[in-house]
Amino acid sequence: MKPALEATGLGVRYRRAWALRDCSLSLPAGRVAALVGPNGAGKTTLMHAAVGLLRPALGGVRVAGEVAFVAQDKPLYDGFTVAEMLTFGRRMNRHWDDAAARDRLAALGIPLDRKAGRLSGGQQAQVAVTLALASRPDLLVLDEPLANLDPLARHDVMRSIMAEVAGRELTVLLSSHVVSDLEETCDWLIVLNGGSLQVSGDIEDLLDGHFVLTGPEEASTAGTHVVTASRTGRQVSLLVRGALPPDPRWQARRPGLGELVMGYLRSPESAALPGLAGVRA
Ligand SMILES: Nc1ncnc2c1ncn2[C@@H]1O[C@H](COP(=O)(O)OP(=O)(O)OP(=O)(O)O)[C@@H](O)[C@H]1O
Repeated sequence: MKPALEATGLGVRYRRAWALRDCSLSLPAGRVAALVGPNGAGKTTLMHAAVGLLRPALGGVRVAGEVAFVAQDKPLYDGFTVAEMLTFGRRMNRHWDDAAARDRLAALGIPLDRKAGRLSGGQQAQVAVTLALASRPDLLVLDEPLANLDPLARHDVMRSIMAEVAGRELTVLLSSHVVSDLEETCDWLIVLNGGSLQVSGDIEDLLDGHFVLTGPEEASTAGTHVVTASRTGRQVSLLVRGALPPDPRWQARRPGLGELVMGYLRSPESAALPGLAGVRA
């Protein structure tokens, strides 16, 4: 099947500074991909390149089908009512699903005659996601859609996105700083750090392919790739990729998603990418 999004040697720079370097990744259709990384990692830049808002200096990024994008800041027009934005959407989009959008807004209790600028931050995020879904995209790109939401609303937004993914062929790429928000819903992970791609892959495969090892610092790590290490006294805790080292002094367990992400972010020179056969440590 054709990937929903494919970047090849993508490089983006703002004036002389590179915001994204040599980024190659392929996101299969039907996935819900979490795009994570520290401030300034290049997440928004990757999304902008994917939706055609900026032109790469090197390489390229291709998207299969229609794309809807919800920007990080002010995704709505403050002076427009929700109903006016629905009308605008209907006129601008060939596949507009007005009934679904109205049902969703009614279920959320968002009044159609309210101006966007008078909605709460959470309601604005919900309206933006609703409008994006109503255009019936093949790829939905959301730049920190959960940033202004309370925990219940974060859960609701993620759940409604999942319902859309289950109902039809939709691929989602969403950025967030809160990995725990993504654990239940995302099945693909992309980690960017300092403008470089560190990780891209199926979350279950990634978690199956890594271990957290705890043991004495003199225990041998032969035969495995250490992603990152931390020390408490004479004990070390390692995130490793690949086979378990044979030294019996290690206690091993599967990492959580947060531990995997933190392990790579702490160690920007490590990468787990397809094509490297998972062997660059
Ligand atoms: N319009 C711009 N002009 C100049 N530099 C920019 C511009 N936009 C982004 N940058 C720089 O490019 C790099 C990547 O920024 P980007 O916004 O893509 O990161 P991000 O991962 O989305 O960060 P955040 O989590 O803070 O939103 C940063 O160093 C940033 O300062």
